[in-house]
Parts: sequence; C-alpha cells; structure tokens
Amino acid sequence: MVEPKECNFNDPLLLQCADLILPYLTPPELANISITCKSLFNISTSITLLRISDASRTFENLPIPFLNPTLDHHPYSYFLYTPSLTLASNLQRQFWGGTSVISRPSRPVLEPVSVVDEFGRKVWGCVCEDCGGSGSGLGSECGCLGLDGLGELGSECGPGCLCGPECVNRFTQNGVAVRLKIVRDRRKGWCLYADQFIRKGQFLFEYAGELLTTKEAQRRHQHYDELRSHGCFSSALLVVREHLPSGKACLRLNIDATRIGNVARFVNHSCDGGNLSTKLVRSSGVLLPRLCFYALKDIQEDEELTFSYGEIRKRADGLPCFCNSSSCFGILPSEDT
Ligand SMILES: C[S@@+](CC[C@H](N)C(=O)[O-])C[C@H]1O[C@@H](n2cnc3c(N)ncnc32)[C@H](O)[C@@H]1O
Repeated sequence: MVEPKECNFNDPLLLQCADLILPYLTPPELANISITCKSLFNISTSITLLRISDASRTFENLPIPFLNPTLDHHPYSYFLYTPSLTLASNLQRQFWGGTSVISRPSRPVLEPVSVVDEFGRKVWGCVCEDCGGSGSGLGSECGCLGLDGLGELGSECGPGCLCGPECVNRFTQNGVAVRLKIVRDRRKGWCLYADQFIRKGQFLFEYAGELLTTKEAQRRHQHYDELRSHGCFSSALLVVREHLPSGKACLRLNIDATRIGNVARFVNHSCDGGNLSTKLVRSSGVLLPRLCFYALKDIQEDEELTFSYGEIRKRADGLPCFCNSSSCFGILPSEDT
C-alpha cells in the first residue's frame, strides 16, 4: 500500500468541510481521496470505522455492526438506508459515518389515506382510547387488532386511527425490534445474525426498500442478472403476492433493497425454510401492506437468520446455494419476474 503524503491541510475550516463532505462518498470515492494526503486518510479511516459500527446509520434504535472474520477486502457493505418502504428512487447519496452530525435521522412519517364509506364519510381505523384495553396486554376490543402469531396476514393501528404513535397495537412500526449483527461469509457474502435470544413468534423487522412498478422490477431483474454474469453481485429484489379475497386477483409488491434498503436485505436463503416466517401487515390508513419477518421458532444468540426465497426453478445459470441444510437443493430459487 502507498503511504499517503503529508499535506498542507491544516486549516480547521477545510478539515471541517472534509468531515461534512466525505461521509457522503461511496467506498471507492473514499479510497481514492484517502490516498491524497494523511489528513484525508485519517478522516476516511474514522468514517470507515463508524460505518462498520452501524449499518443503519442510527436510523434504528440499536446499532447493527458489520463483522468480517474472513478479513477479505470488504469491511462493510455499501447501500443507502431506508427504515421503511420508499418511492424515493431519486435518493443518490446519504450521510454515513461522519462525526459532524450528531442528531439521529427521523423515521419517515406515514402519510395516511382517507378511507370513506359509500356516503363519502371518513371511516376511522379505530377510535379506542386505549387499544391495549385497560389492564395488561392487548385488549380484544380494538377493531384494528389483527391475527397475532404466525398467520400470513396481520393488521395494526395506523395513521388512520385516533390513537397515537405510542399505541401498543403498532408492533411493527418502530423499526428493527431485536439486536442483530451482519457477518461476512466466504461463500454467501454478508449474512444477518441474531445478537440475542429471540422467542418464537417475535417480530424482528420489515423488508424495506424501493417500491417498484412491475415493469421497472422486470427491467432491474434483467440488469441484475447481467451484472451477476460479469462477476460477484448480490441483489435484493423481492416480489410478494397478496391474494385478494375474491381469489381471482392478487396484489403484487416489488420491493428492491439492492440500492436502498434496510437490514432485511442481508437475510440469506435456506432450503429448509430457515428460522424466519413472513407476514403481510396492514395498518389502518396506509394503502399498502408491509412484509414483516417473525421468528418461526426460538432463535439462539449467534444463529444466522434465514428464510426460504421461494420455489426452486432449475435454471442453467442458477446460483449455487450454500445454506448447508440437509434438504439443500444446491441451487438458489430465482424469481420469474
Ligand atoms: C438478499 S441478498 C442476501 C445478502 C447477501 N449475502 C449480501 O452479501 O449482501 C441475496 C444474495 O445473497 C446470496 N445468498 C443468499 N442466500 C444464499 C445461499 N443460501 N447460498 C449462497 N448464496 C446466498 C446470493 O448472492 C443472493 O443473490
């Protein structure tokens, strides 16, 4: 490695500017600038250490560190963070790893949609004073209360309700709910691990990313396949289908966490179904459901978190699976978008 030279970069204002600008750079840009002089090298190094210490850039309540026991040249994975679904595909850069900004970014506030009855009158999600009911635990009176546990659909209070954000029937709306870490594996890349015991049925996190039209999802799917054929590339485009009550149609959600996403983008596939289950959760006053992850069984600290990506379709160019389960098919499922 070439040692960066001493530089005439001691003006405190210049250093302050560098500390404000460098956290917006991508890893290759940061690496390029860090070889220009010692001061910039030192700032870049402290940015890298801060990035390693929290993949969520303080968007979540607990830091989610990267650990790389393989010691390859990947100290962390670079992507833009969103704690919930977003349409903001114009987000190009994000402050990550600087010391200048100390306030935590705020979680985006859900914009409610008005639900009206046949006379055009606004229908509220719920008008309870206390959705948990008086006393302990959740009461059964709140109309928003959905199936809790391992069913495929859930519902919660939301911005269309009279209760506030502190309502107890909003389990999945406050971001990542358990302690996690992201660990590098030689064959699977980054893997998400539990950093605490998680009991069966507990909510962990939602799958956040860019919400795409089906046309755009198909375009990106093709593009990611091309990138993959040129070398190591990992995508996180998930297609979820919700069958509507008529049984004749389904709602299709295309969530791409490849460029903009949350920690759920690090969950790897396991052919035996893994230890996570998913559920689409609706909140009153929000148009689209969110895909939420729950513990399918008790999960021990230091256990990798996995789920099944879907049915295996034999493809000549299918990626090899290294889930290591006894029922491994040897190939990763791929979505036909
Ligand atoms: C949603 S990402 C998961 C995080 C990814 N490992 C990373 O490093 O960012 C999906 C990609 O992870 C890899 N992956 C997931 N499960 C795997 C498995 N069981 N065996 C091998 N690679 C896997 C594949 O490259 C896949 O395209």
